[in-house]
Amino acid sequence: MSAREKITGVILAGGQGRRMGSVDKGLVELRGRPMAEWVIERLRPQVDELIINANQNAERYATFGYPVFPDDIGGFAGPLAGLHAALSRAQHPLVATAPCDSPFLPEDLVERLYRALDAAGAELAVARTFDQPHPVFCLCRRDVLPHLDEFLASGGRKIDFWYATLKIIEVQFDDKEAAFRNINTRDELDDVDRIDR
Ligand SMILES: Nc1nc2c(ncn2[C@@H]2O[C@H](COP(=O)(O)OP(=O)(O)OP(=O)(O)O)[C@@H](O)[C@H]2O)c(=O)[nH]1
Repeated sequence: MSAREKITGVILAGGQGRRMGSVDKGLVELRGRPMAEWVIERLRPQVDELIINANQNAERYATFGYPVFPDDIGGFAGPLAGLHAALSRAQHPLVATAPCDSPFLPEDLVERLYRALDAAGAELAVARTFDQPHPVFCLCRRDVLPHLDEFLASGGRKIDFWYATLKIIEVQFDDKEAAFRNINTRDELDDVDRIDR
């Protein structure tokens, strides 16, 4: 069996959090700790390098102890802009993404995405539950960067449209632990607080 390739993990915290009242969602607290910290705790053991993509409050994010960088395409162009910046900065040949608002992401997320990507010879592996893909939970080859460059330069913004142009494999997870739940509103934050984790 060949050795696992090295993986850079990126926390995507570059959004505007409008549905929560235009807050920086990664810094919103769940049980007294910023959501980004929950995600860092889950993702860090799964990867070889961790970096944080944030467009605001860079100094605060830096206190978590990992490199912080903004989008390199302006105007809040969506998660693909964060992935673009991450692919440019990653030290390793593969990049795993997780949104800053998914505190209970699976502990075997990267391992399972990697196994599927490797077996299929794919460029990108995406998590899926039931019939729903979760495109911001993905593992991506760094060398798709020129392709993403072209897509963004032509005005493309929708993450699932870009994925459709790649050799992609979807990986089925069960969602018994609400692992892929992302938190968009205050009500959803209260709701997830009730989950016993
Ligand atoms: N880098 C980067 N990430 C983004 C951008 N927009 C959204 N994201 C990230 O993509 C993931 C899903 O974001 P959403 O919850 O859909 O968007 P949001 O901007 O955070 O929140 P809303 O304004 O309520 O839609 C989160 O991890 C966001 O941080 C962006 O313009 N740049």
